[in-house]
Amino acid sequence: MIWDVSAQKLLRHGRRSFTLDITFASDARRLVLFGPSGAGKSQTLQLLAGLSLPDVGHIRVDGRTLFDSERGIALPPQQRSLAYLFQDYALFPHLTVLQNIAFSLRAGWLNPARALKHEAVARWLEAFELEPVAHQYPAQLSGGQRQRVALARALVAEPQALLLDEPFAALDRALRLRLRAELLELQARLGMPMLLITHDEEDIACFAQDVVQIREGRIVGAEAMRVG
Ligand SMILES: Nc1ncnc2c1ncn2[C@@H]1O[C@H](COP(=O)(O)OP(=O)(O)OP(=O)(O)O)[C@@H](O)[C@H]1O
Repeated sequence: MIWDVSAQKLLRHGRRSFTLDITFASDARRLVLFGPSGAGKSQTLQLLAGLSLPDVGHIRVDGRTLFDSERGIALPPQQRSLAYLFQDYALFPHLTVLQNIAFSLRAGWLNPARALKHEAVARWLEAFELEPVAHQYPAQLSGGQRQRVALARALVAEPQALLLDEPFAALDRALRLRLRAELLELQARLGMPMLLITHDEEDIACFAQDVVQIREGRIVGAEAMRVG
């Protein structure tokens, strides 16, 4: 099973609370978690990424246990081998395109594998046609280029899977169509499992092999267990 998630978490903020209680399993390499605003999609992605931990449950991706409350396993984010593409891409404004992409590799920047890592950055610059803008800053890029930089930065560390938070929401329609097609092509090329969260039904039509629907912190509908 590629995605095997069963997790409960009580979120509290002052007097407000929100219960996340999600269980789904899917063998789809292109899985969409679909639901309205406030349903708990981002919170679910954060649990997968390890940015927050469930109270109880388990999270397995492609056979690897990332979290299991019964077995006392809770891998930190950097050991999960998952890349997280944030909705606003979260590029560093003071770093160039090249530096943004290389940032994921910074821990080993000065070690003997340096040449190899330069090679990986160069490969992704080329793959996403970013060489002409390698020395520009995010503010000087188009929306599509920004998304490609964010994808390159996510992929350069060779993650096991990619988590995408509403990657097309901020784009105009023409760009959205183009980047959806690019993402499909990328997924086909890499074969990497991808989980995309969205409230846009068009993302389902264009991208999903399988859909998990979420409402008010819970998974609804039989689709949750369908294998794509
Ligand atoms: N610390 C917290 N305490 C209480 N409630 C919280 C906390 N964090 C988030 N929530 C609530 O959890 C719910 C789910 O939030 P989440 O961001 O996951 O929704 P979403 O489906 O991603 O929505 P959107 O598409 O608008 O980003 C929201 O109602 C939010 O207010």
